[in-house]
Amino acid sequence: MISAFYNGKSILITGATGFLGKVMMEKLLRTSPDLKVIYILVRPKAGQTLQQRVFQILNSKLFEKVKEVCPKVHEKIRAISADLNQHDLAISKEDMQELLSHTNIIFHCAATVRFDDHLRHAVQLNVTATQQLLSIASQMPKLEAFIHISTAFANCNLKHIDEVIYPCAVEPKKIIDSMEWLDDAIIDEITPKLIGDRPNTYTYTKALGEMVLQQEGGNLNIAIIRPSIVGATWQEPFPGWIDSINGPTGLIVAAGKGFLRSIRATPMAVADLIPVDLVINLTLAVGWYTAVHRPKSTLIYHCTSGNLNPCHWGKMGFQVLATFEKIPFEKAFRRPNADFTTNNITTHYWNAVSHRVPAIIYDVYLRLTGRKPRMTKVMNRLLRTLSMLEYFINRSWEWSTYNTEMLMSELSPEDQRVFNFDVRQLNWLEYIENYVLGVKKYLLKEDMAGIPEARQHLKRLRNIHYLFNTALFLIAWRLLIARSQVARNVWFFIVSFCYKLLSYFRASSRLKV
Ligand SMILES: CCCCCCCCCCCCCCCCCCCCCC(=O)SCCNC(=O)CCNC(=O)[C@H](O)C(C)(C)COP(=O)(O)OP(=O)(O)OC[C@H]1O[C@@H](n2cnc3c(N)ncnc32)[C@H](O)[C@@H]1OP(=O)(O)O
Ligand SMILES: NC(=O)C1=CN([C@@H]2O[C@H](COP(=O)(O)OP(=O)(O)OC[C@H]3O[C@@H](n4cnc5c(N)ncnc54)[C@H](OP(=O)(O)O)[C@@H]3O)[C@@H](O)[C@H]2O)C=CC1
Repeated sequence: MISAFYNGKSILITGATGFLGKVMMEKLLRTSPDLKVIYILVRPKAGQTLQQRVFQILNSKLFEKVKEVCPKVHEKIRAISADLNQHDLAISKEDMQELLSHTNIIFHCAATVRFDDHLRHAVQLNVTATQQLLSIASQMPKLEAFIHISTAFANCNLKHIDEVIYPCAVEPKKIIDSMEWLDDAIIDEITPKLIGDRPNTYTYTKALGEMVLQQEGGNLNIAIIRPSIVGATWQEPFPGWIDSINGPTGLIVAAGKGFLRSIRATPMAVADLIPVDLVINLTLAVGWYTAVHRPKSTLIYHCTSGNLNPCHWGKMGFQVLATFEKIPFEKAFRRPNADFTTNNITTHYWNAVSHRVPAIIYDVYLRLTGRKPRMTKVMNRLLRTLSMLEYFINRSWEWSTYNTEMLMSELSPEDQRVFNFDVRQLNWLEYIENYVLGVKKYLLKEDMAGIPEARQHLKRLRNIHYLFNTALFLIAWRLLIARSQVARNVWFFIVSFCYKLLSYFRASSRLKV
């Protein structure tokens, strides 16, 4: 039913070149190959034209299955040049006309997901662009539904979060206006006051974006999806696909490569991870439901795992490390051996001992061998990233999922199978193993044939580690003996004790003979 609904439709996706957007395009084309067209708003980037960007995406591994059911996949995608930072999204008049007269469904995924973005930029993308898209949508006579991707953390200042829009203290319109005339220095000064008890500009501006939808949605048929931490694919088009370094993925890479050795986290806090294919299945089901059933008010759908099938950071971390044993990453800096710390003192200690000192030693080695030092820079970046993610791994939230469960019960058995978003069926250990494998294959692009060499490399690192520790111990001990009478006495006591023990065993073995 859902697949049939999208056939013949013209669908507009923003953020189609992003992590969620690509999985959405893939699923739409695979399950509804007779859809009319997918318009995607794309900006030229990294020296590539729009066409080159789209070509690269459609020819990636993710789209291999699609081509079996929809060989003319290139013809189904119509890339439209746009920049969500610009007025009217910088869409040309002709393109705008085409969008206005044909679009049936909008999926608004584009956003800045950086936690450290300047408030002006985050407001522009996550609030003003949403406002502009709404205004464009309101001029589309054939529009059936406007689906907005928000985040479950938009209200992370609360502990229990319902499927409702929570107001922010300052109206989004006032924030948008003020960003136009305030200079950067003043914005920097007021940012902490505006974001209040939220941890960053991202969560704050996503909450403002929701308010804009509520206030300026007019008669549009709107729904909001709030996913939690989106991870690699669970099942479709194949397990473990990921190409984004955001969220836990960056830390999995850092741990697997041996950079990350300790992380401040609460092992019993809920790791509210959700596979990207499950998020997309829910989003497409919501698109269908919103267009066909036209609910009276804007429905919000939490796409989270914590209340139906919870997994904790401790369990997740353990399984990640266990997978590294089986499937090591190539060219690791140190053996993967990360651990959780739970308070400030131990965190500072392990950051110094396990992160900063090895980086300095390695940089000295690089200098001595005539190369450019770089490890301290890498470590500083990692520590900064950790400090930004820590907020999310030391707390648990409760999200109610009434609307999501209601929608599940509305689907036919066939739709429940094809657009499965029932997180209760997910086996975490299996999922995490596939996730780590996917990071190695699809993100790091490492060949599985390199695993024996990676194992050898880890063995060498272990031997270097033992050698280094023994040398360090002997040097420290030698220095201590030279300076302290007590240490000297202890040392002589141990040596004479060992000597006596040895003589005793020798004598008793001679007696037996
Ligand atoms: C027992 C112990 C076991 C241990 C095992 C360990 C695992 C188990 C524990 C796991 C705990 C997990 C906790 C997760 C909590 C997530 C909560 C999310 C909640 C909200 C979710 C949402 O609602 S929303 C989406 C989330 N939003 C983000 O999660 C953005 C965050 N992040 C940033 O805000 C910026 O990242 C930040 C940080 C400013 C740095 O910023 P930064 O500037 O220092 O670094 P960048 O990120 O820009 O990039 C750095 C370099 O990676 C390159 N790179 C980029 N993509 C690439 C690609 N695809 N392939 C190759 N390389 C790629 C890039 O090209 C750069 O390289 P280069 O410099 O050489 O060009
Ligand atoms: N990933 C996650 O863990 C979670 C994500 N979400 C939400 O899901 C949505 C998608 O996130 P995700 O796919 O991970 O993010 P990505 O960063 O992977 O993708 C962001 C997309 O937005 C586009 N974009 C950014 N700036 C502009 C611009 N100025 N003009 C045009 N397009 C632009 C990007 O285009 P380009 O390729 O040109 O940069 C890209 O296609 C977001 O709304 C996010 O808030 C919610 C919860 C968790």
